[in-house]
Amino acid sequence: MTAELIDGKAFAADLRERVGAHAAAFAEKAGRKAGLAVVLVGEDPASDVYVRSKGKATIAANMESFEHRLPADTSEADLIAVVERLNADPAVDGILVQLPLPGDLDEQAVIAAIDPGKDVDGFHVESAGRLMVGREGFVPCTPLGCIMLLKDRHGDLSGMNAVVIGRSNIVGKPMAQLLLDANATVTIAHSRTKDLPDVVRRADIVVAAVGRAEMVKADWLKPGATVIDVGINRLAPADGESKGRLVGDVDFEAAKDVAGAITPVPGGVGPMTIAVLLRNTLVAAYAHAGIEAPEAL
Ligand SMILES: Nc1nc(=O)c2c([nH]1)NC[C@@H]1CN(c3ccc(C(=O)N[C@@H](CCC(=O)O)C(=O)O)cc3)C=[N+]21
Repeated sequence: MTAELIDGKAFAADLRERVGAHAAAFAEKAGRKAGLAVVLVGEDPASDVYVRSKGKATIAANMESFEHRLPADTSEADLIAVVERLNADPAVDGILVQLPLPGDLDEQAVIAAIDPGKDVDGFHVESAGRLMVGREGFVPCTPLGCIMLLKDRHGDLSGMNAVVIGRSNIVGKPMAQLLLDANATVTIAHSRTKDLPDVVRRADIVVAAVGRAEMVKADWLKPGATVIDVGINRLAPADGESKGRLVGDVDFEAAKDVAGAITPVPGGVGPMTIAVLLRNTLVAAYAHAGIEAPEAL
């Protein structure tokens, strides 16, 4: 292994600690805790694990956690009614509707119902538009966590060649915008990109967010590149395993001998997502209370 490991788990623990201290100060000043509401529709086991760990992290960071579990056959109107109640609830600063939604619930319609001032996921079109035009607003947690890791490692990203693989609204597109805002030269690659290995080979920074296990190979990487692996893929169980291993979108075992720095899976980007969610929630709380948020947030 020649690459430095980017310890997202440790960085996230640090961020949660800082947010927790500021959240305690917020509660003192505002006379109430910051609150995050999570809405989970249906009973996907992976979503359940995620929602639970987020609830624990919220409480550990001195904030209030509200969980709303709704049956898988909830109608769009009923789900939107829940969101509207949360919009009107002064104890709730942030609202997260866990995606994907089951059945044929229209995700965009549900997200559109969230008050943009409580859109701590940054998924509302208002938040996306603000990011695009450089106005203050909520930035999706995963790409914001990634840019924090990159700035921590490199300081200035000016002029670096960044390749984002994947063009989702949740990761790829906002990631590219954040890299552009940091003055990187940005390429967005995707399933129709020609000669993807050659495109990736030019990158000083590679962000892999395609959702395909170990797709990015070591010989695609420029030696010394910084690799941010957003993928969380569960492999089929090998012999003797009850659960398959979690792997990223990058072939980590081989890539670690070529990259200059790389995030592991697990323990890389995933924990950053939750830490940034708490950070966004506290920023929302300060805004709702009309108190200026500390610079360090
Ligand atoms: N509205 C909405 N917002 C989300 O942010 C959102 C969502 N829906 N739906 C599901 C995905 C997934 N997600 C993860 C966050 C943290 C880890 C995480 O911390 N993973 C750990 C360990 C995972 C494990 O061991 O199973 C790691 O990568 O080290 C994983 C996944 C947020 N999501």
